[in-house]
Amino acid sequence: MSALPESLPPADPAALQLDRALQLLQQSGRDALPGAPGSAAWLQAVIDGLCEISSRDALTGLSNRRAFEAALNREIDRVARSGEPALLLMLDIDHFKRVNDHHGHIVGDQVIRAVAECLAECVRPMDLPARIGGEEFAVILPNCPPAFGQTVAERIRQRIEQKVITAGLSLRLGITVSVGGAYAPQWVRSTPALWTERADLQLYRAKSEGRNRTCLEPTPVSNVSAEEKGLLFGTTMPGDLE
Ligand SMILES: Nc1nc2c(ncn2[C@@H]2O[C@H](COP(=O)(O)OP(=O)(O)OP(=O)(O)O)[C@@H](O)[C@H]2O)c(=O)[nH]1
Repeated sequence: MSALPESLPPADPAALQLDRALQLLQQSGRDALPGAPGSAAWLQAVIDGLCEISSRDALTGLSNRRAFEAALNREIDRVARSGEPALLLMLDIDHFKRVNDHHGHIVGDQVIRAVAECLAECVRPMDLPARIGGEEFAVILPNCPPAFGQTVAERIRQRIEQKVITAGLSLRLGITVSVGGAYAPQWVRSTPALWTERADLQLYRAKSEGRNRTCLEPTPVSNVSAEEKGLLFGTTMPGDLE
């Protein structure tokens, strides 16, 4: 990230309305700011801290939907330029409503956090796991060879299936997830909507075939839609598809 210009005069922190920003940083444990209040380094740290907060899911610490969508856009650009295979996985906790109904929302939240931990443990540093809805997660896996996709999706599903979640004094819970996945079409500029729709279709298939399973779309190229061909040959504008 580029630093503030050297010539910028120090700001008077009293003249800036930073109370709420500083309070948010403090609440999220990011209040050890470098430099003197008002200095460029200090202001940059405030901005960086706020950017970090706005891209994280507060319950799990994973990337949130906003950060996920930005990463999806970047990945689509990369795949269109490099032709590298990239996989998008969508995950949904099975029968999660029952967990909330039987054990309450606090236990439900613990389950969501446990799933997030499993996800983070199963993927490479270059992958982006995100919580994109209540009990819905997604993972963007750049440069993921087709032969590896099913393996990584199954690894995640099994890790979650094997996890014993403890809550309170004696509650021990097991849960499962359904996983759907789709590759971005290579050498074609797709859209986030089309890519997520494909992965979502596979997730829907995993749910309807009995849950606790992974369904991946058969690998790319032949799956390029009419809209994506339109984007490739310049007959469709990306905005038309949103
Ligand atoms: N504890 C907790 N519950 C949440 C949160 N966000 C959404 N939920 C709950 O998640 C549940 C989702 O239930 P459904 O969409 O019916 O899905 P499901 O029971 O998981 O069933 P299937 O997806 O069909 O297997 C609802 O009861 C929501 O209230 C959250 O942040 N914390």
